Amino acid sequence: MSVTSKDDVDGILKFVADCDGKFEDSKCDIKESDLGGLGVFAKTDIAKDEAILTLNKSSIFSASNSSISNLLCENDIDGMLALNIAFIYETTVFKDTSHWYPFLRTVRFRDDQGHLNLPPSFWHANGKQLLKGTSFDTLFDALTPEEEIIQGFKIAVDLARKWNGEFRLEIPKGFLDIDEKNYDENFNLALEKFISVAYTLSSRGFEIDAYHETALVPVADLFNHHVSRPDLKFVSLYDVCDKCGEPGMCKHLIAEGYLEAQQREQCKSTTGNAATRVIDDDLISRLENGLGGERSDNDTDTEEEDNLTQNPDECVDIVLKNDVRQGQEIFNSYGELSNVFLLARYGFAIPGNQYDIVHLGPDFIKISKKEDRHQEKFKWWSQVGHGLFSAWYAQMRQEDEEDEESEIQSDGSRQGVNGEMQDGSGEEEEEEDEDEDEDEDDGLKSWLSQLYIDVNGEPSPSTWALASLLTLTPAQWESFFSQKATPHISDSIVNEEKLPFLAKTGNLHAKKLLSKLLKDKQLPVPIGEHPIGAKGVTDAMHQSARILIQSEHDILNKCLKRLS
Ligand SMILES: C[S@@+](CC[C@H](N)C(=O)[O-])C[C@H]1O[C@@H](n2cnc3c(N)ncnc32)[C@H](O)[C@@H]1O
Repeated sequence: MSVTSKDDVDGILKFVADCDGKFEDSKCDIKESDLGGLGVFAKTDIAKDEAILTLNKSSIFSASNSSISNLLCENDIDGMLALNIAFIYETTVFKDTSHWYPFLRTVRFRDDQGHLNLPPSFWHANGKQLLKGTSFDTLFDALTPEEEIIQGFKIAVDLARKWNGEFRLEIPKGFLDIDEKNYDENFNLALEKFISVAYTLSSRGFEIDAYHETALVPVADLFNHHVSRPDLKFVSLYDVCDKCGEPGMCKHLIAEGYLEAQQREQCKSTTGNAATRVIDDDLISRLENGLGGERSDNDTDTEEEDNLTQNPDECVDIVLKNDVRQGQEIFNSYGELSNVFLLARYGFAIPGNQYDIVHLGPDFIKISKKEDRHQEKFKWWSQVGHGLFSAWYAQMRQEDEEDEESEIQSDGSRQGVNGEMQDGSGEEEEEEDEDEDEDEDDGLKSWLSQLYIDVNGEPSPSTWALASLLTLTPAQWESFFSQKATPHISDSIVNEEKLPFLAKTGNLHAKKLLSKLLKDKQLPVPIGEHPIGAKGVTDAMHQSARILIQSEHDILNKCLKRLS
């Protein structure tokens, strides 16, 4: 859980005002939310389309805006790693001398009891135990520590030492200064803190543009998430120069155009290799000098205008997309995310989350290991069947949708079709890969990942298909193929007209098999309201795990009802 203290609200608002930001505090209140920490509430009715927060991009905190931006850039550090390192330097080395400190000091990565805010992949083993066997564990493998963040920490420690050696830049105390005595212990403590900062920042960051990438945005990061009815949208022009952040023409684009024109000229006049040139400071300053006299008047005009009005392209806005009523909490959306993703990225879960599913991969694997008679069917399904069925199913769905569309059009009663975006989760992209082991691993994951029950308790198409396949009698199984190859079952040729059978959802035998599988499924028992008090397990861990597990139990129960 990453939450802000109410004692920090005035400081945050002062920071925004000092940056000439505009927050509609006559219409919005920042106060404690029932969801935990702070939230933003409507003081009056506010109409749709109103911008309740406008901030110049110069007042958000990104690695590119930070005091060490040049060092990060010189060392090719970008993305979340750059933001983490910049945050650590700003809050431990530069502190009061940093423009950002009054805002950054309000970002807390410990709870009231002093526990670090950690993702489940770095929870104490007792905490992880709470989520064992859930989709969090089996489908997403999200209890395994991510190697990338550990590598990121090592890079940060090395850079801190290098910068200290080269120009005496202080090493951030308690974060990147690892005492050689008790090295392992100190390394682990500092690593945990680094991970906590990374997790906290990623739960509060906004994708700004090609220059700033992910950044912290004061006040914007106080809106809580609503799974189905968010009230606002975050507006920021993404397409800017990735070297300086300018939204329109800038010296880098001019230099790029100049180089391209030069290269075209060279290609015309020579057939040999044209020397490749890069956009460096030297080229830019020569171009600027060349343009100097012409541009200076315009520049002065623009600067004067800038002082009077903010260029909207240089600002981020929070704009309401619904009318909101006095007293209601104003919600953002962090995305259409299941509890697994919410917990892994933001540290909370939502009861009855409409994007939740229950994964059945390990349960089918159990059957395959237990019952020899299914071996051949599993082999065929994992190697060939799943791919064949998925392609056929997708094609069939597309044809159905096209038929529906043409019916609607000829009927004329509705314009267009449902414009919902596919998230692609039903289709697996096939990547060419040299490494066969990796291919096999991906294949295994992809057929297993399609075995789930959705939030309404409906088994996925692949789940029905595999359950139906496993319940075919030996004679039906033989007749499934026009040519069956033994022992290399994957070389067999399928009777294509049999595929629709696998898409049927009411097959009695399949229903029986699924019911048994669900009853045998060993999800953790939902945890009661009271914390168990095991070592390393915080109340927040309990609460998140309880919601996530309860949601999976509810889905299983819905499915069992459907099947009975
Ligand atoms: C961007 S912050 C939102 C403001 C936060 N409440 C605060 O006090 O700073 C994201 C954090 O707020 C909390 N949060 C947001 N939406 C939530 C929700 N629907 N239920 C529970 N916690 C939520 C989580 O701790 C999450 O990591």
